[in-house]
Amino acid sequence: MAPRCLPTSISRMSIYGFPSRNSISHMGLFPDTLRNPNRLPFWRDSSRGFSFISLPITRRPSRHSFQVRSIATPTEAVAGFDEMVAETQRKYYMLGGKGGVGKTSCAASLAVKFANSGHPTIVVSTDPAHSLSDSFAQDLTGGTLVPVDGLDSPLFALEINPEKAKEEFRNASQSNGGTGVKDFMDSMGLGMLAEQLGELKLGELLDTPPPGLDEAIAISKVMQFVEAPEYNMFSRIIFDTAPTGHTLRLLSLPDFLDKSIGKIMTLRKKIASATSAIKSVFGQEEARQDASDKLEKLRERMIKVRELFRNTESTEFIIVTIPTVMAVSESSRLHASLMKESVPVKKLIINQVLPPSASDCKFCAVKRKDQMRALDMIKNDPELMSLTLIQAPLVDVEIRGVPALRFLGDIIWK
Ligand SMILES: Nc1ncnc2c1ncn2[C@@H]1O[C@H](COP(=O)(O)OP(=O)(O)OP(=O)(O)O)[C@@H](O)[C@H]1O
Repeated sequence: MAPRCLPTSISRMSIYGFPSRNSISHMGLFPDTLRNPNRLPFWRDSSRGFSFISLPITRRPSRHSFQVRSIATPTEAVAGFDEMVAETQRKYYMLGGKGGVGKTSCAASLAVKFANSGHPTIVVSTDPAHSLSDSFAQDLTGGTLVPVDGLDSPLFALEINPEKAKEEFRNASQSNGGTGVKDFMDSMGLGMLAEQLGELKLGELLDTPPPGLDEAIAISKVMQFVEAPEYNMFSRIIFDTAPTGHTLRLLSLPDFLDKSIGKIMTLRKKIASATSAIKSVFGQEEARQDASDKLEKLRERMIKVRELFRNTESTEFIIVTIPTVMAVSESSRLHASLMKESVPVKKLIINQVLPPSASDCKFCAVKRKDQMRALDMIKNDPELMSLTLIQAPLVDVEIRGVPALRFLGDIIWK
């Protein structure tokens, strides 16, 4: 039923992958007759589930070649991939947007495309609900860099656990077995000032870290290790970020932390000299100094994250959306917030666009009309109209595995 209902142009689209040299051993050829007997066989990676797939084609291909009859991509503007690839300096790309619009698929497809174009690349997920493993059809959990199979050029992926990062922060705030900021303030001889500083909400900040902090810490951790000499070779770092709300909080966080921790540090420095003699008598000074050093470090790391986001030379934030009123409205708000934070944004990917239907499917026609209205909305939205609008079609199979990501990448990143 499903294929008949889909627009012709989509059902003629081909996604066909061939296994790379190093993964061929466990590949097999399976007929795709379960879904549509007219379709071509697809590769299946028996160790990891489906790897990828094809839709109808004009002639039956040989095992190592195929011909696509038509790929109807409603792309209106091109991403300028040649420019993206030409830059030899290291570049960071952040992909963000509303939940479920295709951020991971777009980030992973960009990573594959960069790697295939000769850029050793790292793709990182800082979204607490990771889906990079699902997208690559490969287990990438474990918090370390994992080489992505099925590519000839180096592509590494990392799902960083923001919960762990948050734990680290909690430990920093509660070192010396204290109960967070209260002890910390007391230890600094600032107990009497704690109330006056109430408006800074430091207790909440340290004992219940604000949303976005986990992701900010995760990003700063990635920055730390990619700056190490052994990672110099990676010229493209792609972040698959958490949905909009998190990103916005993350962006306002460095300022907030900077202000809050900065004030504490200034006060601490003023009073530390007066209290240190007394504290050292009780043997507490060293541990508390350690706690304050950690906070100072955290503050520095947050400032680095903010700088990375705002660096027009090295960074680009790409918004991903789908053509629905809700997603477009959210993208518009996201863009406004990014502008306010001076984050460079040039491109908007409009994902899952239905091409015109050649069938008489009413559902498809109504859905497409709806999408066209949302596209109009984008073109008239003062926040979004100036961006390069890149359309990507809705395909009738899940974007999963390197060949599928390569296929999607070739559509989006031109
Ligand atoms: N152009 C497309 N055509 C068909 N399916 C797509 C397309 N883009 C993404 N998908 C599918 O939509 C689902 C969600 O995509 P993805 O995980 O990339 O979104 P996300 O924005 O990262 O989600 P989350 O916010 O939950 O992390 C996946 O099943 C993916 O395969």
